[in-house]
Amino acid sequence: MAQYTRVSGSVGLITLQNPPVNALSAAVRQGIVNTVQRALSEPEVKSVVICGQKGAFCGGADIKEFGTNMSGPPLVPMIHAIESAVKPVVAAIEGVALGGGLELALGCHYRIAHSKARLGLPEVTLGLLPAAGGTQRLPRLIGVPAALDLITTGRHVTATEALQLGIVDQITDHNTVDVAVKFALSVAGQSLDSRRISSYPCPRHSDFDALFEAAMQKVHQSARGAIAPVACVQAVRAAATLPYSQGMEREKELMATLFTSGQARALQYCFFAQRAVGRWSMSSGARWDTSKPRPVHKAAVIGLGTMGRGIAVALAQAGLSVVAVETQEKQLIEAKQAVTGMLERGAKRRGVTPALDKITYSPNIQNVADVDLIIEAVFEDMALKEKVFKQLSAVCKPGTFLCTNTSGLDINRLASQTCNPELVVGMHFFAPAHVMKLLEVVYGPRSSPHAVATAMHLGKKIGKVSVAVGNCRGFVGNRMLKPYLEQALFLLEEGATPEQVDQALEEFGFAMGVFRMSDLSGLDVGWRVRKADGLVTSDATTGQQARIRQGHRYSPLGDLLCEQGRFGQKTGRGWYQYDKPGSRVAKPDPWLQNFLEEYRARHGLVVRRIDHQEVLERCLYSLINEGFRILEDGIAAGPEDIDVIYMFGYSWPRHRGGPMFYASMVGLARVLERLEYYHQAHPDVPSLHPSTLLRKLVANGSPPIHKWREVIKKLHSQL
Ligand SMILES: CCCCCCCC/C=C\C/C=C/C(=O)SCCNC(=O)CCNC(=O)[C@H](O)C(C)(C)COP(=O)(O)OP(=O)(O)OC[C@H]1O[C@@H](n2cnc3c(N)ncnc32)[C@H](O)[C@@H]1OP(=O)(O)O
Repeated sequence: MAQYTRVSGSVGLITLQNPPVNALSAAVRQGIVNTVQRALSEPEVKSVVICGQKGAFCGGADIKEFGTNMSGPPLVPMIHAIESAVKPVVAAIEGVALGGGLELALGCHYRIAHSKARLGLPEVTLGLLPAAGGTQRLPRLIGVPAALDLITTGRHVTATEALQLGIVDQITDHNTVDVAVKFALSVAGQSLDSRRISSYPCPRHSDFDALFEAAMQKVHQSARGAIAPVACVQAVRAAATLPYSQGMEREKELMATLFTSGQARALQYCFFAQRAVGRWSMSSGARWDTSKPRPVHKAAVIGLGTMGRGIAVALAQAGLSVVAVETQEKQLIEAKQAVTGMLERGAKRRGVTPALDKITYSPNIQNVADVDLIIEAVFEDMALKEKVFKQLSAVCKPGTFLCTNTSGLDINRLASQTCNPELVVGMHFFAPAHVMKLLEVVYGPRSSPHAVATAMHLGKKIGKVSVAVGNCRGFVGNRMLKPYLEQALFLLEEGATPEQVDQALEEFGFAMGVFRMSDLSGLDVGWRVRKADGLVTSDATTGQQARIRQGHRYSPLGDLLCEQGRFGQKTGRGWYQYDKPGSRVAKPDPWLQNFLEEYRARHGLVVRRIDHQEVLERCLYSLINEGFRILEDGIAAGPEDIDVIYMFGYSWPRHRGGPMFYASMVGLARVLERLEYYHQAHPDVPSLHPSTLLRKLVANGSPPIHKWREVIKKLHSQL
């Protein structure tokens, strides 16, 4: 809806009304059309101001309407009518002007923004382009290079940057609508010939060909197969090379291909999934809306290795007081230096003062007695963590939440070391902890809803996308990673090379294939875990037995590399070779080729040709299959939780929508059929055995992903 009022005698004030962000739903568009017509037809009205209700100008087209039969007036003619108006129209921008919201503002003759407003054309992040004239007006207004940057990245700019770029005419710290009304009065009756952006020529550039070629190269490099950024460049090129009306035709054409694409569906699913994970629930039924977080003003971090340092930085940057504890004096000094540097660099990037005074450093665990929440981040070793938890439980004040940063250890076992197991949760940060957006908040059987609510709230405060998950080996992310890694190794045994497997995964859209990623994170990490699990044997047996553990197929390839001291990038050798330890450029290693050949010969393995389809299906479907098991076990409440974890923590390509969404796009019946096929070929690999939930969903006609929870609920009630 849009409300119409007359203010200051001669200004027609149009207020968009669609909380919380005044998205341009059919009703809002109809409201704008009606009220603009009214303002233009009333002789007393000399100028018009458009604003949004409750401090938000407009968050753009209503994303919920996409994929429905969109009724109501279309945006392009609506904005055209505003631009063609003979009375000046001023956009009063508070809060946000994003996507269609900014396009609406670009159709106005003047734009006045509050100093705290944010503006942008983020359609590309939804798999679309700004198809309400944004790709044609913005380059005409601010020039091609700046428009390309905003449109292809979707980044939001501050009001100050918008003023510098020339997107807005004025910024104010006062009431934006009052300022805009006053301004509208001052320009009433003036010629609008120079204010219609569509009539501007696109600013020339010395070499458009080179400029667009470079832009195209850049998006191809960073898009990892996403098509929208490419279409954005093509649309801006049309603005630079064609008359406005033809450019608009091109914009429409390009939008038509994007609008119905699977990528757009995936990215829009991501948008809502990211928000849905905030409405968490526990398997006990406790929920986000009935569980209150407790305030956390002061926190402590125990252990200042790589993870602890990152966590301390994240907390301090969010304004919390932090006690950083490291019992080894030398490490404490080193950590203080490192944390100071991280805070200083972060502050410089963000143009703020470094929060150095937020952290106090201590070698003494007793100094955490007055904090509200503690994050233990010592070495990933259960016995050590148990000892620390026992100590913490004795030291901290009543009601202090005890969190452990672990990538997979049993939360319940740690909780049992404390007097108040209900206050214990896991907080699985991803390295580097002050940069990576994902946080898995892990609840054990005894964790209270308040503890989960507090950790989730803290996660949000420090800028993380937090997902609440249940307690199991590896939680969600690492549990699903296990079959994925396992399949990659089996593929090597059967004849593939690390380069071939990585290429297939990188073409799919992963930032790094599985082997390059393992080299980066260090092969010794998994080796230690496998040793602790008794999987690494030292006897040099050959044949089948050497590749069987606990009755299932096992590949010792990773263990054998570690025995050679090949831990990945840090040692300069792993699945690839590197120029020197720490170097990042992975090169195929002839040594590894020979090693694989000898290994296969020793174990009587017959090499066969493996194509990209098999690589993808075996790696991804086994991971997805584990995702279904996780849903079945109630470890994740819904597919969105899994998808968000994979997109934010494991570089799953967003335009594929996360593993569970991807499965729904491939078709569950197809995933099931392929898993059955591979399981028949590899009966000793349990991760290829299709899960009950997958079978159930297929038996239920493969419902759309938003209906899976109903099937899961039914499954749980039958157990
Ligand atoms: C064949 C061709 C057919 C052509 C058809 C053409 C139609 C399109 C024509 C032109 C192109 C224009 C496209 C667009 O405008 S796409 C939308 C672009 N806008 C955005 O991407 C902004 C998205 N929103 C945000 O980034 C943020 O929400 C925010 C910065 C505005 C506010 O952030 P925050 O305060 O953190 O709040 P939340 O993110 O939690 O959001 C609150 C609530 O609002 C919902 N919401 C937000 N934006 C929209 C929107 N644009 N449409 C619908 N709903 C929106 C959000 O989902 C939250 O609700 P919840 O999910 O229920 O929690």
